[in-house]
Amino acid sequence: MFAALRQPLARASASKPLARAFSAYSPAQNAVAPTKSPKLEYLLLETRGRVGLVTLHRPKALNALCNGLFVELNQVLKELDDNKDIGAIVLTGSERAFAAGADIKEMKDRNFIENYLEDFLGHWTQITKIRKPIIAAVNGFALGGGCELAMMCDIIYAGDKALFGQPEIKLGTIPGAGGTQRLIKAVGKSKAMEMCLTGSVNLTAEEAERAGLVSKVLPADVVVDEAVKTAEKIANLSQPVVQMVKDAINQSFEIPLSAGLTFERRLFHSTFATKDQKEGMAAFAEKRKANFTHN
Ligand SMILES: CCCCCCC/C=C/C(=O)SCCNC(=O)CCNC(=O)[C@H](O)C(C)(C)COP(=O)(O)OP(=O)(O)OC[C@H]1O[C@@H](n2cnc3c(N)ncnc32)[C@H](O)[C@@H]1OP(=O)(O)O
Repeated sequence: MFAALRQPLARASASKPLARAFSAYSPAQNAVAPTKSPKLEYLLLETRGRVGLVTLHRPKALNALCNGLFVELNQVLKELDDNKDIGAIVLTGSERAFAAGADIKEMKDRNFIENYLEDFLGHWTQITKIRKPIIAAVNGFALGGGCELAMMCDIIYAGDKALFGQPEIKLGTIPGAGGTQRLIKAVGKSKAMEMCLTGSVNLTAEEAERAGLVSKVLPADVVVDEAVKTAEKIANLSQPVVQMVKDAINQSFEIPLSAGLTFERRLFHSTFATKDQKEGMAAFAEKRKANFTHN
């Protein structure tokens, strides 16, 4: 049982071929159709201009986040993050489910010692180390780890039928990937407590938008395209400056205000060392569109 759980991790981490397979769908190519790589079991990978579009694809299990899926996700996101032709990423699921949570069947027989010694699901946090902006385009269920995965992204767009919830308590466990930490920052203490303590209070897309968890609600069939449009806009701004913004905003969750303001000011100063700042401000003065070169 546990050998089976560990197997996909061992396969992927030992496998350079997996990385090479992703390169076959090089984001350098424009508008590559959604592709199921023979090496990708749980994801579809597509590029649109400077945007990498990653689709969770485990339809029979409502994109339940099994170990193999997360290993692939980490690998693909790292490849996109390292690719100079990509400036932003969109992560989505299916119309029925962004993700229905961690894979309950896979984890149900695990024990504490194994979890602790192996740092079970510790690799889920790697997505928070991706430097490029990630937009989650959420349709359908975003439950448990699915809601937490969306919250690890930088922006969330929701389809009008999306549903956000943290039902872990009904399984006899607690949210373990940010549900008790990130959710409260997005929706406040009372709503976060209600969601996590009952496990059955879910937020509709509109409620999530009102609460601040989601930045935009859109018809389900356009949410991915709209997320890609926003991602493309971001991807064509100055890459180093975009990453500084992401870095500065994320620091606000980690450090006191005074330190955050100093960090922000230093980054602001440093933008003046970039060609893109010169170009951006010159373009404004000359009443023309800026042409950023990511330098
Ligand atoms: C540092 C990192 C730490 C990480 C810690 C992470 C902690 C996270 C924990 C969790 O996420 S626990 C899981 C939380 N999610 C749930 O409890 C939701 C479970 N699913 C459901 O309640 C329902 O499936 C649904 C979403 C309400 C949909 O119901 P519906 O009746 O429409 O479909 P089903 O027939 O139930 O599902 C279809 C198919 O999908 C399988 N499935 C659904 N969710 C999961 C899941 N989370 N894990 C595994 N499998 C799932 C379901 O079993 C069905 O499959 P079959 O039985 O037909 O083969």
